[in-house]
Amino acid sequence: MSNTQTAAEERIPVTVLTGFLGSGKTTLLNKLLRRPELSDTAVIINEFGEVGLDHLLVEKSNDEGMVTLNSGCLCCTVRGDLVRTMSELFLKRSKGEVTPFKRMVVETTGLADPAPILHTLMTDPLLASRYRLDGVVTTVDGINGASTLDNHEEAVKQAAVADRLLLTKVDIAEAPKLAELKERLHQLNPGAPFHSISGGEIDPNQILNAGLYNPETKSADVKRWLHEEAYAEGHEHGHGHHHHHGHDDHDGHEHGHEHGHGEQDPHNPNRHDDRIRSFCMTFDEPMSWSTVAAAFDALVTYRGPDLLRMKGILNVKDTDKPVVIHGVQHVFHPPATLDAWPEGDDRKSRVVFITRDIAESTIRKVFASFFEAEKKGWSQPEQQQQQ
Ligand SMILES: Nc1nc2c(ncn2[C@@H]2O[C@H](COP(=O)(O)OP(=O)(O)OP(=O)(O)O)[C@@H](O)[C@H]2O)c(=O)[nH]1
Repeated sequence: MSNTQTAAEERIPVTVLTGFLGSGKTTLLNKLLRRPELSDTAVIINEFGEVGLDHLLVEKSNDEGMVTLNSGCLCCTVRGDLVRTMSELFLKRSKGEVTPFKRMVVETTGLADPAPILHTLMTDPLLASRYRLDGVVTTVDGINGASTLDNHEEAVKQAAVADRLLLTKVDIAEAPKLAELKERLHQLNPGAPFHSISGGEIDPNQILNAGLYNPETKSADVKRWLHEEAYAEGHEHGHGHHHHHGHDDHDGHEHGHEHGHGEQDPHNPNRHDDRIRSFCMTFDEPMSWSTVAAAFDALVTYRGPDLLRMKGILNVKDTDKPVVIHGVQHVFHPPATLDAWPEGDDRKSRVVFITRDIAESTIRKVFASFFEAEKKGWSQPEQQQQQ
């Protein structure tokens, strides 16, 4: 395990910008790149369907640190290219051949499932030592967003795994439709701060520095990262319907929950987003690391593809230091130990889950069976379940 706090300072934060075709990613990026906060930013853009060069295009006169990947869909075919490009850019930076960029934005094609990109960033040893995932920013089209969510599961996943959600084109969309879409996005991902934007205009500080590491305080900021108060505990559908919580809606509105997450919309019984669950699970007692690891292993083995995102802080037995976990499907970031618990923290373990077709109760049962097995001195949890 490594210490994220010191290592994080030296690694370059990477923002993954995703969102369905035409939802406003490029418009946003163009505006952002004019802002001083992003003056030292390298950008990697994947253009799906472009007639590519024979090989990955890395522009020689690349003062801006801007690279376009032309080799197809970023999510599957160019993961190798992404690793190579990011490594090459880092090398050029070290040699002084490009602006010494301090930040990176990777814009995905609109059709991409962002998960494989996150996997690459989290696990490739070369990248993980040089870069860190700062956050996933997802644009959702204020005009076409609802039908896109209906018809494209990737679009739902893009919104579900976001750390920041941006509803675009609010200048031309109708207010009632926007309100509906906003509520739908909130159901899908209550933990992600939400902003309505037009023409790509937003204060960069609202979308940058979304990761665990807070560069201002130069320390891990668990509360901001987990945003756990957005999820109410103990409800099958993740966020409590009677529990009034302030979704981080910077338009200044609070959301009321008309109907529960997971309930079928009578007009549209097959909505992809009805499959998504988001909830925060809390564990009061310190946990043994081997038990937690085994429980996550079991979850990943049986339901890996449906564990869209997991973020958490654990109180592990025999240590005073909290352990941070972060997973996307079957891939976990190497667990990191923080130097200390945040001041005033109740030191309960808590994990935010965003899942597809997995109820909170199922995950609770898996953990319970492993805790039970630990208590009984580790006979096989599977056998106990069968009894
Ligand atoms: N009126 C209005 N138009 C917008 C806004 N944001 C984007 N657009 C327009 O919507 C179209 C698509 O925007 P892009 O920024 O190219 O979207 P994208 O997500 O990069 O699109 P792809 O690269 O195809 O995935 C363009 O014609 C933009 O000018 C907005 O806030 N308001």
